[in-house]
Amino acid sequence: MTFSDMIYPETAAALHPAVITQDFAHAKINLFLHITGRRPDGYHLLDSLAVFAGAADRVTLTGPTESMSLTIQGHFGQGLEADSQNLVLRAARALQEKAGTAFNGATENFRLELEKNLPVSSGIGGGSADAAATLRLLAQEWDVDQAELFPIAAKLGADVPVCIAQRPARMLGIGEILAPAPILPDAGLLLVNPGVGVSTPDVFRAFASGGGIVERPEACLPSRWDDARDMVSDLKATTNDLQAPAMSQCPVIGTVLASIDSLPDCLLSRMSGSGATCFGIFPDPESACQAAMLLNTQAARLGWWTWAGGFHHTTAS
Ligand SMILES: C[C@@](CO)(OP(=O)(O)O)[C@H](O)COP(=O)(O)OP(=O)(O)OC[C@H]1O[C@@H](n2ccc(N)nc2=O)[C@H](O)[C@@H]1O
Ligand SMILES: Nc1ncnc2c1ncn2[C@@H]1O[C@H](COP(=O)(O)OP(=O)(O)O)[C@@H](O)[C@H]1O
Repeated sequence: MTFSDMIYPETAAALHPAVITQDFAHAKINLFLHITGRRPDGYHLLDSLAVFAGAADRVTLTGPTESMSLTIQGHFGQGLEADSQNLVLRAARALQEKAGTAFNGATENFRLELEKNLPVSSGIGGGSADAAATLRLLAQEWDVDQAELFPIAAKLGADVPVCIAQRPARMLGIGEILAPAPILPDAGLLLVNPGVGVSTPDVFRAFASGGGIVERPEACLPSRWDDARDMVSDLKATTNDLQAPAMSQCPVIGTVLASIDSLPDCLLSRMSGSGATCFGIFPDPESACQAAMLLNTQAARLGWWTWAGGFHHTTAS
């Protein structure tokens, strides 16, 4: 605050309006993930059912300020640099560039704050969700249509487009093609991460060198599931093709899956994305929370992160 700001606080407020908006960046869960091909650039083609959990990071926007800046708080904030490579700042700069030239010319800077509650490099797309939340917040400030965000999102990472709407979607291509997903039941979800970061490129490499693509019929899904058991019965005909390669790099994933499986009422345990976070599906959010309480002593002893609850959204719109 300057000397004149202290004497004329109303003028200071008018000169430095403090916009405060925030948005949640929800964890993406791949209920199944089939690898169906490979592009000439080496990226793998996927068929995956992506859904979102209640667990989330939070992005807050304040400003306008003199320069674009980022601060990070939260349990998983340590070890994550608030530098120009952070996906929050990369998203802000990418949209600022586009807004400045193509949309309406608005290019103010903002102070961005990230509350990092989701484990990093863990198969639940936390960084992608943060980037998408930043794009949504800035699009609101700069009057950019949500539809304009998708090409910018796709350049930031394969998982960013699905994180824009944070709703259930079938991910095709490398994640840039989003197709309708079934309406989800009010199922329970338990997330468990063993505290070991897994590198996405390494897991894709391990997949490619360990046998590669399996020919199989395309997964056929209904338009809705009314009950968690119906959903699980269809999911059991699918798999996560990255689970075995990730386990070969990080064997504790097998221990996590066995622990989830042994909990009362667990209907399915599986790994999300390229790992190492695993999820359990339960009949409802209450049974997932009760299961988490049974696991929490062991989890705390081993340094595992857990979260229990339900889906963020159950419908595509
Ligand atoms: C596997 C998935 C499934 O949802 O999730 P996560 O495990 O990351 O959560 C995603 O496809 C990950 O998306 P994302 O984490 O954004 O990956 P990117 O940064 O775009 O890519 C990192 C690297 O992974 C490999 N990669 C990624 C996506 C893909 N379809 N094929 C690939 O081969 C490439 O080597 C690429 O350089
Ligand atoms: N805001 C962010 N949150 C998490 N990771 C980030 C962020 N910005 C950059 N990264 C980098 O992106 C990579 C993937 O992070 P993340 O999205 O957490 O992985 P995953 O999709 O496997 O859960 C990591 O190498 C991490 O260092």
